[in-house]
Amino acid sequence: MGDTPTLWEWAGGTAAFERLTEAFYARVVEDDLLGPRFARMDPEHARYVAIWFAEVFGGPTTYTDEHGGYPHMVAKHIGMAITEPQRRRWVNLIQDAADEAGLPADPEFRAAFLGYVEWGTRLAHQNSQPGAEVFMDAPVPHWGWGVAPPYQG
Ligand code: HEM
Repeated sequence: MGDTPTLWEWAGGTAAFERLTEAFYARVVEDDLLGPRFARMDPEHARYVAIWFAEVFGGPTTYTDEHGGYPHMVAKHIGMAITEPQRRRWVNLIQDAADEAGLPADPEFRAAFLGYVEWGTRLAHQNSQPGAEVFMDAPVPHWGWGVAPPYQG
């Protein structure tokens, strides 16, 4: 199992996550539920989220080294009061974007990818509620294949 690629490698590296977040935020800004939330987003936002994903999925630790790491990401969501329909739309649109960006479509990759997206969006939803007790001092999570490593023949 020593030669099992990371999810980052399997996806095609950071460039693949940059394609993903470009496609995702193009959809987000046009979306009725999410668009208003992102109306004033930083023009670099898609790139920041791409380097976040890259780090989560086993790529370079650039978000931690150069962009404030986990506390910076969590702080961005505090007080936002994300609703469940908004969270679910985020999940739906990132999957549409994964198709558009040509991320691997094999069952193992998509199961692991969606597992992280479910986990991450549910945490963002919880942490964004007014008065939420938010745990700030954590590392960027490292997501793996779980029970189903990639099928390599
Ligand atoms: C897996 C789930 C999620 C991930 C990985 C994620 C990732 C991030 C990251 C890394 C940032 C900070 C970007 C920076 O460094 O400047 C951020 C900001 C933000 N996130 Fe999330 N997020 C998630 C879920 C959500 C959800 C569900 C919503 C709302 C429906 C949301 C709304 C926002 C907004 C509005 C910002 C600030 C954008 C700006 O003004 O630049 N996020 N997110």
